[in-house]
Amino acid sequence: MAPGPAGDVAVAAGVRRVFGPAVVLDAVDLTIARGEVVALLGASGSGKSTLLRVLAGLDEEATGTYRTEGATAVVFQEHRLLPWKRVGANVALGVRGGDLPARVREALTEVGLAERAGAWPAELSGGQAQRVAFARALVRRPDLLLLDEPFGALDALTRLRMQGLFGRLREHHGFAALLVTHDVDEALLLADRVLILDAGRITENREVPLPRPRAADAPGFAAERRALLGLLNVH
Ligand SMILES: Nc1ncnc2c1ncn2[C@@H]1O[C@H](COP(=O)(O)OP(=O)(O)OP(=O)(O)O)[C@@H](O)[C@H]1O
Repeated sequence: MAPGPAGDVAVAAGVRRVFGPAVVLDAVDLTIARGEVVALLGASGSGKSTLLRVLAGLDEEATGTYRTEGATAVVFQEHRLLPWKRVGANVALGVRGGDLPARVREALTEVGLAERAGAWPAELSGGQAQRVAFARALVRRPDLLLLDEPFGALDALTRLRMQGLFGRLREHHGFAALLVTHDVDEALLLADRVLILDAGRITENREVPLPRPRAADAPGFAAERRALLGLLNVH
């Protein structure tokens, strides 16, 4: 595919993915600009994870055109740490380059786990393990983070803390992100723009008009939540 306008870190056009007779992605078009956080909402089974996997290069059966620019990293709902490797080794996995130990330390420090590099994954809480998953993404210095419900398995308090951490990391690093989520509030707290996937297409593309820092009790938030729920047919 020809390079898109400078500044886009992901571009997809006419992406189609079928599983047997089921057309999960029909014709998906999207762009993500450098530094932009885009939330992807849609009913269960609408194909959000499928689209994320296509963009991550994990699905070779999709047709259409799509590309990402620069370094990408993926964080899933489950931490996917290797249980037989210590935390530091998990963060370093698959990464090469100068001064990797220092980069691993830095990434673990950024997620508040500098002291746990020598721990085993089984010794961590769910929230800590997910922080390590973010450190493993950060150490790649991503231009684009692909996030598939990364806070979905966490308890409500831990989820709020992790959303705050994500906001700070994003401010510091300026990465772009595609955030697959079920949670309308999460989309409104974190994203610059919200996409809705329905019947295999992006049916809504909506800027989030709320100033930062965002809070669920800020003026305008409730109205925006209602609007999004309406678009998702939740009344
Ligand atoms: N490997 C596969 N083989 C067959 N069908 C699949 C496969 N992967 C996904 N599907 C189907 O594609 C559809 C979309 O799945 P996907 O996981 O992308 O949806 P989703 O929007 O992420 O759902 P959820 O919000 O519940 O996680 C579903 O009907 C699912 O059964």
